[in-house]
Amino acid sequence: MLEDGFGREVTGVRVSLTDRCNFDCVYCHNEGLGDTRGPMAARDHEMSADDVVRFLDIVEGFGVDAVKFTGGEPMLRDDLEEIVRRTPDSMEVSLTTNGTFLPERADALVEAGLDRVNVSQDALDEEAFREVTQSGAYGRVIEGVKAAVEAGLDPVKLNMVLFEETKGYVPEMVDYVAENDGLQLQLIEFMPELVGKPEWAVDIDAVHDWLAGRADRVESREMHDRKRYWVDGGMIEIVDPVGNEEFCANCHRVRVTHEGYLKGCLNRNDDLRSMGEMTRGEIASTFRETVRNRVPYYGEYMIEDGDGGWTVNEEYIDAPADVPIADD
Ligand SMILES: Nc1nc2c(ncn2[C@@H]2O[C@H](COP(=O)(O)OP(=O)(O)OP(=O)(O)O)[C@@H](O)[C@H]2O)c(=O)[nH]1
Ligand SMILES: C[S@@+](CC[C@H](N)C(=O)[O-])C[C@H]1O[C@@H](n2cnc3c(N)ncnc32)[C@H](O)[C@@H]1O
Ligand code: SF4
Ligand code: SF4
Repeated sequence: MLEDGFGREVTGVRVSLTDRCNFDCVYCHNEGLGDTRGPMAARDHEMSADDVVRFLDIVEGFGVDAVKFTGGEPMLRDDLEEIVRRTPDSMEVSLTTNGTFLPERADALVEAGLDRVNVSQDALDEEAFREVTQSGAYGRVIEGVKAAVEAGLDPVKLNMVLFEETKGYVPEMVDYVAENDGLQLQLIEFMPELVGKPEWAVDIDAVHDWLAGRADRVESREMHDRKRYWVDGGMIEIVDPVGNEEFCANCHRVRVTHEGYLKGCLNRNDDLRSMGEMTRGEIASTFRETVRNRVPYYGEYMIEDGDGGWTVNEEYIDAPADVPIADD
């Protein structure tokens, strides 16, 4: 197992398979890579299935035991089933998707070896859903979640981004997962770092307090020190990275962009390392280097400025980049 300079072991990788998407959610950070809009056709610069599988084989050798496929919308990749099938057996394979393509493909993904799925669902109302995702596919998403549960992927986690526009829907979403078997809820604090709009932020502590008041049981997950609240039999997990040093101190995943760049932190694009035309040995050393250079974002890369805000630690300003930054 590789460990970074802050004692954080890297146990998982998060692979973005494309930056394309059939939605245009108003809050989207696209895993740190910019706009998702544009042509839906597959693009040449996306990592091939062979490249993805080769990378996974290599990091399996470093003890990485979990992979998350994400995007953009990873289900726009026609070869997703092939990638899942060829993922090393020792790894837990999970997927984060907007759910629209699950009705036809949930069974095939399970057959290929998918273990878990998270589906983005920000509201239980078609109109509200349209506002947030700029898409009329609400019915497809509901069908997709159902297909995933029926295919044996339960519990399916519903990902809901918590910001001004969605905060009013939290109580009904909590009741929804409590009342429906096979569903869990993940409330993701809106992250303004890559998309601006700090005014959309909600008071996440107030949400913790509200859930704590209703919960029969509260647990802490090792990853990110995330809290899980059990309310009337339903599980609600909070993902609250913004300004949270504990969250970053417990971050165990390296990311890979759709173009095959290694990336140590979601919020940074100044530490990208290309795996381009590399040999297996070169990829292994680049992975080691990415891990060695990982830095907790909050608390180290960003430090408190004394006024309740965060500022870049001078140590990292104009630090020489050893590789060119991907242009997309
Ligand atoms: N800043 C930051 N945000 C994260 C991180 N991990 C997850 N998130 C946020 O949470 C969103 C949803 O995460 P998912 O891809 O569904 O998966 P997850 O919750 O990280 O993982 P599982 O609970 O194991 O399925 C991500 O797209 C990010 O917005 C992280 O390491 N750092
Ligand atoms: C970038 S999407 C990629 C996978 C897939 N397209 C989906 O929507 O599930 C991954 C997750 O990031 C979340 N997300 C996107 N932008 C965000 C932001 N600014 N703050 C918090 N979460 C965000 C989405 O809600 C989604 O659950
Ligand atoms: S579905 Fe996912 S990738 Fe697409 S715009 Fe929404 S959050 Fe972004
Ligand atoms: S260091 Fe913090 S912000 Fe960066 S990926 Fe890890 S948890 Fe997210």
